[in-house]
Order: sequence, then structure tokens, then C-alpha cells
Amino acid sequence: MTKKQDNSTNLFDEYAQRMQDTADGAWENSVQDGDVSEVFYDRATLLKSKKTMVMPQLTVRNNCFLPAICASFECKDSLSNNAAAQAFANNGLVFVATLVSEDELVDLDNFIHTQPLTHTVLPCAVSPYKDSNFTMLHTGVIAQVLSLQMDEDNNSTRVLLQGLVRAELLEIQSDDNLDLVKIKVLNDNTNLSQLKLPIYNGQTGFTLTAGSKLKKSDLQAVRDVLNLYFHKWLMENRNRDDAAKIIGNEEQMPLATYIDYIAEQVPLFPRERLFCLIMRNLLLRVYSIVDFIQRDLGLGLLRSQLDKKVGDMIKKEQRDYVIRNTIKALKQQLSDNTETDELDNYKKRLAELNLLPEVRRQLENVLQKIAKAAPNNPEVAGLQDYLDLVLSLPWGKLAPECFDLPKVQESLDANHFGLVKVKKRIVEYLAMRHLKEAKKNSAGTVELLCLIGPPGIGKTSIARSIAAALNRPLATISLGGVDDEAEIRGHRRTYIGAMPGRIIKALQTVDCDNPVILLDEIDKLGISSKGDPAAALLEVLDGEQNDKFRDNYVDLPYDLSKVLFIVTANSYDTIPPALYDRMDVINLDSYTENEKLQIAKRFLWPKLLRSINLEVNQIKLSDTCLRNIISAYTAEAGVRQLERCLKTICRKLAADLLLRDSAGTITDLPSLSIGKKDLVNYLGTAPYQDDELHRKDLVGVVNGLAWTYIGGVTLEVEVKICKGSGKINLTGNLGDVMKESATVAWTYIISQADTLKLSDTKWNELDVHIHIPEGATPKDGPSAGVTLATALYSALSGRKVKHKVAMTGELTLTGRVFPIGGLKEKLMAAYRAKMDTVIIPKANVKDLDEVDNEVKKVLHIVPVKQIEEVWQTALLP
Ligand SMILES: Nc1ncnc2c1ncn2[C@@H]1O[C@H](COP(=O)(O)OP(=O)(O)OP(=O)(O)O)[C@@H](O)[C@H]1O
Repeated sequence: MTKKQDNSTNLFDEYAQRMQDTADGAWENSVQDGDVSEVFYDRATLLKSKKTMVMPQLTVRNNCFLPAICASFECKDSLSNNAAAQAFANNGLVFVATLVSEDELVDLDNFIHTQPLTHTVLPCAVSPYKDSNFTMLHTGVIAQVLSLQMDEDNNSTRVLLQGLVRAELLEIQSDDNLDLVKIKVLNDNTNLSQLKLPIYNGQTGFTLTAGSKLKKSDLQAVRDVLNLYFHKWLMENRNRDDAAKIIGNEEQMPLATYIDYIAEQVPLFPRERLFCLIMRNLLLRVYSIVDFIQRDLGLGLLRSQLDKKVGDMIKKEQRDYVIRNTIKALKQQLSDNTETDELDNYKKRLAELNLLPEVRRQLENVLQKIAKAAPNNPEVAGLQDYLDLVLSLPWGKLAPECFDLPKVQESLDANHFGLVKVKKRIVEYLAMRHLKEAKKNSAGTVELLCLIGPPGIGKTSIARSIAAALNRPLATISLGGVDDEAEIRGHRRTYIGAMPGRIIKALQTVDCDNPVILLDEIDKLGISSKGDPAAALLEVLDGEQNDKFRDNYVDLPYDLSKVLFIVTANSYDTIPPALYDRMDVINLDSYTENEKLQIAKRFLWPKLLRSINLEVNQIKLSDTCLRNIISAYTAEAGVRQLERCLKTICRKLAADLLLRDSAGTITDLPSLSIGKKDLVNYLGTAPYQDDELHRKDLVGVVNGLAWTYIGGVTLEVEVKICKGSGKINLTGNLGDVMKESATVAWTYIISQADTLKLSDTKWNELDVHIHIPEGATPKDGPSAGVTLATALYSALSGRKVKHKVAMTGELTLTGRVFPIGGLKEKLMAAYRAKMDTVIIPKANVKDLDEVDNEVKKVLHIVPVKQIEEVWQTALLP
């Protein structure tokens, strides 16, 4: 035996040594070729063995070998022949490993997904088997070679094997003649947490669910369930004597052996046998085998019903066959050979593509499959759909990019007002990326560009400008609500109605490999039983590995490294952390009223007029009118609602103009100017008119500030005190953290009753009701602490709260005010709500640098450390 591996522990030496050690042991070395030895090994003892073992490996294909089985195999390959011979000459033990094809593996994987189990991945490791196209399962069976029969003519050996126990492959070493493996015995487990549906016996009512505890008596009950179904199956599929014999034998078998035995008797699909081999959980094996038996019982019934129908169908099929062949012959006569045409067409398209050799080989295989298949084979249509898609992908075709940074800057400026820092960051990012890409193999990958900001702030339009400036096509993929991994990575072709994922579809649409792909709303990705799309996206977006992206449907490596991915989100806290780590984040903040005015005047309104072929100076909107639209018709961080209002005006204007003078040409139309008073005509009553009630100083009503994904908002907190028994009622859809803040505020006020001149208050005789209006919107977070405390204190003391003061800050039990997040957006909300004073935690003063100067000019900002300072500013005496 020549040895090949020298680096790690040499299994060949170890095997020789171990065999030497046991040579004088129990194994009969004297058994000769053709002899049948006795089953020597005891399963129970083997199962207790914790040590690793070294033995020759024999491989089986097409069918797997289960531990309880005694079966004879014809070994045709020399490695398995030699393994059997080596084992037979030594201690008789051989490891039987199962080899599966790629299709079988996919089939097994799909099967596991359809099982009502918690397993979603293969419960055993696999690896390619040498240079073959087969994959080796690492869970196999230790078996004893009982006899060997050489067939010199055919160069094969017939081996009689007795399966013993499941084992896991740890290491394999090979030379030209033999595979030697190091393995470890696998014990079954009975972990109930993996059980998704209960094991149930309809007759005894015995049930085992994921939550229950397994008792010894339960194992007997599990066995009773098995008996119930298997005995019924025996009665219907075996004659009476055989059934009785089997039932007699089965009683002696341990449960694991019994399951393997049933798996050998009941007809199973190959994937189901493989499942029985690799699934270590005994209860899950029971669960599935009961399922298989039930299916076969059902099939038995169906079979008899179908017998007649099948007879009729065969007749019909024969008739169809004759007709089809006649049509084929007639077509040939007409020399209209469309099938060949189609194949030639595919071949031509394939030849024109610039493909990797392995991709070309695989596609040629598909073509061959189509060529060989019978015309009425239903698989052909699926293969043709597949080829149509794959051949229509760009495969290396690139849009002629012109990287011109000044042009990018120009395009961003031409389409967007303000956003100076954002544009600067984008230009810097693109410059970095370009330099990095220019030097091939440079270390590290460029992070993804991620634009985060409230809706309507210009994220999508910035991406559009970047694509236009780089001369690359843009594809948008909206990820909001996507909770199925297949949306990103596609379905496996074995599924009915399988489709590629959205990335591949986007490339097919833009027909080049270097587009800008905008992944919109990445923060709204979902997760469900259909997989985790974020994990799939990670593979797509990871520059280290996306040059070999594998869509499940396409099933070929595809290079995504040339794509410029831009990601957008409204908020960062729901972006999957693994994705967030790979991003270069650029924040876009709410616009001030002046910025909105400029955007409307310079961009939105001219764009709308141009879209209906009117000159910009033909219809004038005054600044006061625009300001009124902004403050009375919109309440948003971005300009989406504003754009919608302007569109409504435009639509009505177009109708008015043409109704007045339908015969006139566009250039004849008179110039118009729209003022503030005309707005009711065009837009109806303003929804955000100042409400007088909100503009009064009231007791127990305080303006808080909150941050949501649509930007900052003001939040009114109301408190009423009434007679009761010391209860706190909270309404308005408040989250747990906010409820806790209310309790903290209440406790603090009670603890300071003397200082706050509330010592006469009979706390146990009053109820306090805290309400935050707009009850349909969920609210949470600790930053309303000071607002709640101020509303409570105002209600208890009867001191009114200044209505133009807003506040934010977390309150502690000792009355200290702690910092909060989203200061910039909150100040912007106060500015929009026309507050004049905003109280903020002192620790947030450092964040004021980020706040727009216009906002800082309008608002009087009061930083505080203690709640009493809040009350000094916010409450009237
Ligand atoms: N700074 C700006 N200058 C000019 N136009 C702007 C600016 N910001 C936004 N817009 C315009 O506002 C409209 C809405 O912008 P866009 O669709 O890009 O918002 P978004 O941030 O992508 O919103 P969402 O998060 O809802 O997808 C677009 O017509 C865009 O051109």
C-alpha cells in the first residue's frame, strides 16, 4: 500500500498499527475468500465507544445503506473493492459512505425544507468526492463485511454487508488503491425542541410536542404509534404469515433499528432514505417514517382507484404519440424543422456570449438535454425558459461609463438645491471608488453608499443623478416588505414556477453588468419562514465575494462586482447590522422652510410646468403663496407632499386654461399669477391651519419632541388628575419604555412633594391619567421623560405651561436630565411647529453644531441638567 499523505497523522500508519494491535484479538484472520463470517460486533457496545476509529471506506451510489440492514452489494470501482478486501482481511469493519449527485443533493435539501421540522439545513456535512461529480455525505454507516465473492472477469466484488451503527466522517486520506477514513460513532438524540408538529396516536391519545418532556414510558408510546401504522401497512402489503413473522421479530429490535427496518420495507424515495440516514434525531425519524407509511397507505387506496383511469390514459397517450409522430413526419416533408431551428438558435446565441468555460460547459449540457428529450417531455419547456433567461443576461457587457467627477458634481447641483455636505460626500465617495477600482487587486473593498433620511428628501433623485452623470443605466429594487430570500437569490429550478431573483432580473432589464442598482428601503426588509433576505443581500453586496454571485435559478457564477449599489433607508436602526457595517452612510436631514421654498421655486415648479409644455414665466407662484402651501398644506421633513400640492395646482391649471380657450394654441395661453388667496380654489381648505386651542397656555398640556422614520415630530402630552385610588392610566398607544418614563416621573414628583409644595396632596385618593393624542400611532422611547414630568407637575400644581415651549430629554429617578438621540430632527420639528423655545439636555449641546443655522437663529435653545430647570423655563408662575 503506497502512502500519499505525509503532513497530518498518517491514517495508513495508524490503521496498520491498530490492526496489528487487534490481530490477536477476537477477529478471525483466518476467514478465507468466499467464507461467510458471523456478525461479530454488538451495536450497543459500538454505540458506547467514544474513541475515533480508522477503517477503509467503501462508497455506494444511487441508494443509501442504513445501519439495520444486511445487504449484498456489487462493488465495481477498485477503491471500494480494495476497501472490502482490506476490511475482510483485518477486523471486518468498513465505513460505507453515500455519494449523491448534485440533483439528488438539491432534492434532499428541498425535501428537508418541506418537512415539518425545525431543520432548515442539511443535518450533516458534505464534501466533493475527489474529482468526481459526486458529493459525499459525511454521515455514513459502519458495517461489517460478512462475505466477499470476487468476479475476476468483471473485475468486481460482491460483498455481503451487515450495517451496524451511524458514524461521522472526520478525515479521509487516500492513495491510488484505498480510501482510509477516521470516523466517530454517532449516537441518536431525542431532543424534543426540534419537533415542530406533535407525534400523535389517534387511538391512545398519546401526544409528544416540542414543549413536553420525554419520559422513559414515552419511548414505548412512540413505539406504539409506529406499530399502529406499520402493522396496518403490513396487513395491506404482505401476506398474513409474513406479516406475523415480521411482527414477531420486530419486538426484539431497539427503536432505532426498528425505524431503519421499516425504512427498508416501506417504499421510499431516495431522498427519504437519505433523510433517514442523516437525521440523528430519533423522534424526527419516527415522525417522518410515520408520515411515509401514511402516504403509502393512502397511495395503496389511490392505486386501486387509479388502475382503471391509468388504463384509459395509456390508450390516450398511445394515440397522442401516433398523432405527434405523424405531425413530425409531415413537418419534415414541409422542411419546416422548427425544433432544429430553435436548437441552432440557442447554439448561435451561446457561441456569441463571452462566458467562462465552466458556464459554457453547463449551458451546453442543458442544450444537449433539450436535444435528447422527447418533444412532449414536460421538462423541455422549463429548460427552454431557463436558457432564454440565461442567454439574455449581459454576461460581461458593460455600458460605456464616462467617469467625469466635475460632471457628477454638475449633475448633482443641477438637480438638487442645497445638500452641500451630502453632495460633497458623494463626490468624495465616487472618487475613492474610482481610484480603488482603477488599481486592480487593491487591498480591501469599497464600502456601499447608503443614503439615510426621511421620505421625500431626495435620496432616489440623487441616485438617479449619479447614474445619469456616470452614463450608467439605473435599476431600482424596492426592498420594502421583502421577507422571502428567493426575492433576492431566486428559486431553485426544481420549484414549480421558479424564477430568478430581483438582482438578476434587474441586470436582464438594463442589459449591462455595470449599472447603478438602487436598493430602496433596505430598513424595511422583513424576515419570515421563507428565509432571511438580508443574508442573501450580504452575499450580493459583499465586494469580496460578489464576483461569483450564485442565483438559485441561474445556478451559475455571475459577476456583480462592476455594479454600483446605492442603498437608501429612512432610519438606520432597523438596517440589519451585518449590512450596516459594510456601508458608507450619508445622512440627509429635514429641509427648513426656506430650503423648501427654494426647492419648490427653482426645481419642482419649473419641472412641473416644463412637463406640460408651459414656460416657467407663464404661471407665477408668489413666495407668500409657496410659503403658505409649505406651512398650511404640508407637514413633512422632505418635499414629497409639497410636490404633490404643486402637481394638483398644475393639473387644475391645465384644465382651466384649456376649458377657457380650447381652440387656442399653447403659446397663445395667457400668463397667470397665483396668490395666497387662490389656494383654496386649487387645494381646498388647508389641513394644518393654526388651531387656536393649541395656541393657549394650558395646565397639564406640554409639547414634547419625538423622532420617527419620517423625521422629527412634535408630540403633545396631556395630564388630568381626578379623584380615585392612586392609579396611573396611560393611553395613546404608548410603548413599555414610555410607560416606564411616566412611572419614573410620577415617583420623582412624589419624592419631592415637600420641595414642590405638594405635601398636602393625598396621593392615594387621586388617579392620574396621561394621554398622548393621535392614539393610532405607536409611541415609545425614553426621551419623553421630561415632557411627562412637566405635564404631571403642571397638573398637580395648577401652573400653566407656555405653549410655545417644546422639550426633550430622558428623566432619571433623581431628577437628572439625560441626553437623547435625533436632536437635529427634533429641533427641526419644533421650528416647523413655530415654537420659540426648546429645552434640551445639556449633554446634547455638542450636537448643536450639526443643526441648521436658520433653525438656531429662530429657536431659543435652553440646555438643562435637572428637571427643576425645565419647570423654571416652561411653567408660568
Ligand atoms: N434638494 C432638492 N432639490 C431639488 N429637488 C428635490 C430635492 N430634494 C428632493 N427633491 C425632489 O423631491 C421629490 C422626492 O424626492 P425623492 O423621491 O428622491 O425622495 P426620497 O428621499 O427617495 O423619498 P423616499 O424615502 O420616500 O423614497 C423628487 O421629485 C426630487 O427631485
